[in-house]
Amino acid sequence: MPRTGHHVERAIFDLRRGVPVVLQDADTATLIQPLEGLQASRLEELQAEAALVVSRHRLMALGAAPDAHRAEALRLPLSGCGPLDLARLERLAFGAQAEPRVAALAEPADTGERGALALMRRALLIPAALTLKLTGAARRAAQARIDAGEWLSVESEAALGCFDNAAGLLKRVSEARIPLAEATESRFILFREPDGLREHVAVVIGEPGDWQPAVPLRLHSACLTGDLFGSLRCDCGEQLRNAVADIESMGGGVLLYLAQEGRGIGLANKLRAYTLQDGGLDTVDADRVLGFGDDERHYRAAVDMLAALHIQRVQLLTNNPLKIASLEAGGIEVVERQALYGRLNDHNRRYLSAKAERSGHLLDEVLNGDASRSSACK
Ligand SMILES: Nc1nc2c(ncn2[C@@H]2O[C@H](COP(=O)(O)OP(=O)(O)OP(=O)(O)O)[C@@H](O)[C@H]2O)c(=O)[nH]1
Ligand SMILES: [Zn+2]
Repeated sequence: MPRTGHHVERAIFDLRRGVPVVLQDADTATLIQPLEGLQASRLEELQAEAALVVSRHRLMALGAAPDAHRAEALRLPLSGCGPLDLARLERLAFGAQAEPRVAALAEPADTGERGALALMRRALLIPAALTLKLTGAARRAAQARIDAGEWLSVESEAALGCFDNAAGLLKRVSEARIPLAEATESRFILFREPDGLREHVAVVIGEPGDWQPAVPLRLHSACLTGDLFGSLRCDCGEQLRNAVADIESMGGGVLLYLAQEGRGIGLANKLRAYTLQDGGLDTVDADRVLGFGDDERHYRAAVDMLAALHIQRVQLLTNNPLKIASLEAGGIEVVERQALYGRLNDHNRRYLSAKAERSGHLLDEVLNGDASRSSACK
C-alpha cells in the first residue's frame, strides 16, 4: 500500500536531497527523479524509457506555439531528444535556448506526472522532473526499495494536492517583543504551515485597540538579497523599512513577512532568473524560461494570519493589484490602498518597468521620478 498524507512532505525532503520518489494510483506507478542530484550513470540507465516532465511555460520557452497545448504539465519522451548528458538535460529543463524539435514531442502529462511537477514546485526546485513508468520487474524492484524504507511512495492525488496543506491550520508557534529602529513597540509572532515547510512572521506594531476602523497592513514577500543585503536589483529592502516607518506613523498596524522568496519560486531559482536577466530577459520572461508563471505567490497563509489576529478591514500598503484582489477573495475588506515605494536606480529600473508594463503594478509615480516615499491612493 502506498503511504500517503503526511508522507507528501517527507517526499518533498527526499526530492530536495535528490532521492527518487514513487507516485502511485490505481493504474500506474511513476518514479520521479529530480534533476538536482541526478547522476550521469542514472541518466544513462533511465534514458530509453524515461520522460522529462515540464510545465506549459517551459514548453513555450522551448519553442512550442502558445496554443499548442492547454495542459499545465507536459511529457517529453527522452528517447526522442537525441544524445543526452546531464548538461543537455539541464539545458532542456531550464536553459535559455529554444529547442522546437524537442518541444514538438510534447504529450499531455498524466496524474502521476502532474503530481511530480506539483511536488517540485512545493520543494522550490526547478519545475521539471525525470519520470519513469514502472512496470514488471522495474515495479517489483522499486517496491522492494519502498518496503526497505529506501524510497517513499505517495498517492499521485496527494502529491497533486500538496499546496492544499499549506493553509487553513497555520500554527501560531511563538512570539516576542522586538523593538525596531523605526517602531519600538513591535511584536513578532511566528506562524508555521501545517506541513512544517514554511514559516511566516506577523510584525505587530503598536496596540491592536488603536487601529480602528481599518488596520494599516503591509504584505511583504521575503527577498533575502534586497531585505538583508540592500540589493540594488529590486526595491524590497527600502520598501520593507519604509513600510515599518509608515505603519508606525499611521498609529500602528501589521506587517506580514511572508515566506515567498522570489515571488514564490525560492532563492535558488531567483538566482537562476537573475542570471537569465543578465542575458537580456526581463523579470517575467526569465521566470517563464525556468518553467514558472508570472507570479507563483498564494496569499492563503496571509489571510489565515489575519484571521488569527482578528483583522477583517485593512488599509493596504502596496502597488500590486493582485495583493488587493487576493485579500478580497479571502474575505478581507481593503478599504484603501497606500502606495509604497523604494528608490529608482540604474540597477532596478528595468525590473520596476517590467513590473509596471507586464504585471500591472502601479508604479507610474516612481518611474516618472515624482514619487514621495509613499502616498495614499483610492
Ligand atoms: N522571480 C523573481 N522574483 C523577484 C525578482 N526581483 C524581486 N523578486 C521577488 O519579488 C518579491 C517582491 O515582493 P513584494 O515587494 O512584497 O511584492 P510586489 O509584488 O513587488 O508588490 P508591492 O511591493 O506590494 O507593490 C520578493 O519575493 C522578491 O524576492 C526577480 O527578478 N525575479
Ligand atoms: Zn527584492
